[in-house]
Amino acid sequence: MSQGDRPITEVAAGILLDSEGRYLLGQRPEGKPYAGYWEVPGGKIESGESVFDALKRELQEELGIDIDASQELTVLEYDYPHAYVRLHVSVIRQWSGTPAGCEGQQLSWQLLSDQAPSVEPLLPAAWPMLEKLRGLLKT
Ligand SMILES: Nc1nc2c([nH]c(=O)n2[C@@H]2O[C@H](COP(=O)(O)OP(=O)(O)OP(=O)(O)O)[C@@H](O)[C@H]2O)c(=O)[nH]1
Repeated sequence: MSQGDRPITEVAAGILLDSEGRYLLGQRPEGKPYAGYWEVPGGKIESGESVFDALKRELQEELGIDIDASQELTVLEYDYPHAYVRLHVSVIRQWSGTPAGCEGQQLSWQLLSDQAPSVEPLLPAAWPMLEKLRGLLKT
């Protein structure tokens, strides 16, 4: 699929949310676009994968955890210089294992009640995901 003449990169992102209202951010490793920026864990959906399949695989690869279920939160599109991305964002409240930076990335738990994360910079498309999540939890 394409947006004008730009191909669309389909991405699955998963917000891990714990019972104390904290969510997890990871720092993009060297060698990727926006290295050093903080993001919600996830990655590109491969051909033939569902959003959930991709999320499960990415969270295993990046964090070493296993998920059995997720809740769809929103779909966002963002036009970066390096790619036009469509982000399928889900919330995960239960997982097995303890999240670790399996690709050498730093991790940081953040309080959703804080207006802004204590780490920066954040990938531009991560902000609207957090706003959506705050909206969902208010209702
Ligand atoms: N995982 C993740 N990706 C995001 C977020 N926000 C956002 O714009 N993106 C964009 O979505 C795309 C995800 O690609 P990625 O580089 O993380 O995917 P990947 O791990 O499969 O990458 P690779 O195939 O280069 O190893 C990037 O273009 C990234 O800039 C976010 O919060 N989390």
